[in-house]
Amino acid sequence: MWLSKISEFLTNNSAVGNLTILYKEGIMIDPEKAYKKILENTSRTVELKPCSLTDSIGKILGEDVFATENIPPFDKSTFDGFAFASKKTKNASAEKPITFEVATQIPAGETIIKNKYGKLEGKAVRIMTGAPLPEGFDCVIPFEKVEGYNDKIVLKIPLFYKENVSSKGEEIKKGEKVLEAGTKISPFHIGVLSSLGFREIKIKKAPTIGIITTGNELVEVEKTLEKGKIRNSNKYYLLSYLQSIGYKTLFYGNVHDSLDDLKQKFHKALTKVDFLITTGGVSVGDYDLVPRALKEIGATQIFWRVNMKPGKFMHFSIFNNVPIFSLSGNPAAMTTSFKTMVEKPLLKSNGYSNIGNELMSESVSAFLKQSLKKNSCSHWRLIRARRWIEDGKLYCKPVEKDKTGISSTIIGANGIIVIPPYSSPVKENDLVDFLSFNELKEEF
Ligand SMILES: Nc1nc2c(c(=O)[nH]1)N[C@H]1C(S)=C(S)[C@@H](COP(=O)(O)OP(=O)(O)OC[C@H]3O[C@@H](n4cnc5c(N)ncnc54)[C@H](O)[C@@H]3O)O[C@H]1N2
Ligand code: MOO
Repeated sequence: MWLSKISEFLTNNSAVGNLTILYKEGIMIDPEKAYKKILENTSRTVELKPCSLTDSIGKILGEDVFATENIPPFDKSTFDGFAFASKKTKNASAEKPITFEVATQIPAGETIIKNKYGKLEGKAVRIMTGAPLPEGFDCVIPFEKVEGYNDKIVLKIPLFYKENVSSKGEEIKKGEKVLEAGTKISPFHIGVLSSLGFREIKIKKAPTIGIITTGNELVEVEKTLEKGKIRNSNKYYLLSYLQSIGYKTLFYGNVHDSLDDLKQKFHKALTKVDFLITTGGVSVGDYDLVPRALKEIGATQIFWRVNMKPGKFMHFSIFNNVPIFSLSGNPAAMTTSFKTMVEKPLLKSNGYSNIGNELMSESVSAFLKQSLKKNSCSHWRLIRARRWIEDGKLYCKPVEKDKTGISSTIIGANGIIVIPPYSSPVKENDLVDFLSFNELKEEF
């Protein structure tokens, strides 16, 4: 009974009524559900390809890596000093120091050849940091802890087995799993892989992403800006970002607002790419033809319209297994949708394992530096914002001019504050969820 009353109220109230209709038709979707649907429809098997170690920075490791060698490959000294057999030192003390004859010197890089140094038993050996311990020797004392430096030294303390020695395989054992497939390769990983002697590794082959922008009003940067026209900034944002993460991009041009031209371009692009991203023409204007063109070529719509702002007008569809992200033309909405809905699924579908399964998996909690202007509303609010650490606490605040139509202020942002629908007013010092732009990229 009360449900039908609510339904009656919603249908009679035009603003809320529209929203209900969108939900009823199953086309307006919550961001978290939209994100899940994207993940469900973008998982794929990624081909592997060889890559030289030096070119592998930022790439995704294709297979688990196992150590082919021990690190260190031999027992080595961790100090410049003198090596001994520990059992020969056990009676040394300040009262009863032991004098040792110094047999020889071993620099780092020296190979141990049996008997090369003559008979060493009962003697001390001068040894450098990183040099291998001769057979029968198992401990080292730094120079500064003994008296006498040349042929004879005086030891006043006992040394224990493996004191100041890094044992063979102590860091990494031969056969041990060192890195997991799906790891994004950082300089630290390259350092470890090089110490194991890998010159080449298998990486996930980067996907090819097609980009199509739409709109009669758009001009490229090299053209003069005539009255009524604006620059095609979405193209440059998307191309540069995708190239920066090593993805292959194919720009299919800016398509004017014509159904036939759009269908033709979609057909062309969809045979060549792993993913397609379009911008513009996805809302309800007379020239917003993208969803219709996609429907007419036979793409399956997964959703259209997400209950968030900016970025409400996002359409997601599939054609012959190629996922198609159709984002709003409005640059602020486009970047917000891209950052929340597209970036992580793209990386995840390319095998990057360090990404959660939820829209908010990578979010952090931050204290709001100033109360938010707007109060509660029925959609998710995604507010471009800056976060920083002050007195050991994470704070955030919206950028100036964060209106949907204003995009350039995103330069001052390093993430997005996410406010769920129907939240109570958010005040200064309240904790809010913050999605960082750089969380995924800057791991090194
Ligand atoms: N009747 C309604 N109209 C609009 C609504 C609505 O709810 N009802 N929502 C508004 C909101 S919010 C948005 S966002 C936009 C979304 O529109 P589209 O995604 O269809 O995008 P366009 O109409 O093509 O363009 C919007 C805006 O962005 C500029 N643009 C487009 N492409 C680019 C590009 N590649 N580079 C830079 N700028 C671009 C374009 O010139 C427009 O100014 O709909 C509202 N309308
Ligand atoms: O819905 Mo629009 O996508 O806010 O910017």
